[in-house]
Amino acid sequence: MTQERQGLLAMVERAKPIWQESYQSNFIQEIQAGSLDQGRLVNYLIQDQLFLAAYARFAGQAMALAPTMEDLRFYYSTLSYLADTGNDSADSWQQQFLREQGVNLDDYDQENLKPATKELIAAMQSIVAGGRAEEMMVSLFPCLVSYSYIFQLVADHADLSAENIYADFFKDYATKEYQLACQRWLTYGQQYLEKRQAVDDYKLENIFLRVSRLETLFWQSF
Ligand SMILES: Cc1ncc(C[n+]2csc(CCO)c2C)c(N)n1
Repeated sequence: MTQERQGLLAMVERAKPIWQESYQSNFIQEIQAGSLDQGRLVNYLIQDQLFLAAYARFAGQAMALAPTMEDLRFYYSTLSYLADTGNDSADSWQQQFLREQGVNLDDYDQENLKPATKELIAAMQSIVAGGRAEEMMVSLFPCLVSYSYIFQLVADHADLSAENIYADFFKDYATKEYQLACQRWLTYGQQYLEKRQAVDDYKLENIFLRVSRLETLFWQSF
């Protein structure tokens, strides 16, 4: 008899149709085709950087409340994609590109959030503010893993030989390395929930799916 998946991995399976919708958004499809207007990329990148700043604060709050060293290490490891340590300025390609476009991220704050970004951040804020360790943990996963799922699909479909500048930009999220990081995070999260016997918690799955839907609305807003 095949055993049905449980816990975090089951949540991933149930969220895939939602992530698929993100992949089908005009914005992602235009990245894939290489036809995206640069102005829209700039708008997206500004919102994404504001989101990532919020993500860093969520992870920071989760770390402040983390019961074990291992949990601390987990949250810390999810932050490594905020900056690109592979280049001298330690800026990610996103920050570098924005600077080249004359955008100074210091000029932007919460007031510049678009409604979809605001809702996504607000939902995560309220989960983190609830202070329940499992809920915090689960709420971060759709952000981390959906990017791998979506950009893997983009990489599978994009014509890389045609010098697609966007495919080149986003390839970070389609690397084997990022895929493996996601797998490690998922294994950790899966065991984390099992230890707390929270595997069948309906509430956790609802959080996972809600954040996934808000991410889809985020993609659809560009
Ligand atoms: C709206 C939005 N959702 C998800 C991600 C992906 N993501 C969120 S946190 C993180 C790791 C940071 O080290 C990554 C890759 C994003 N960039 N923007």
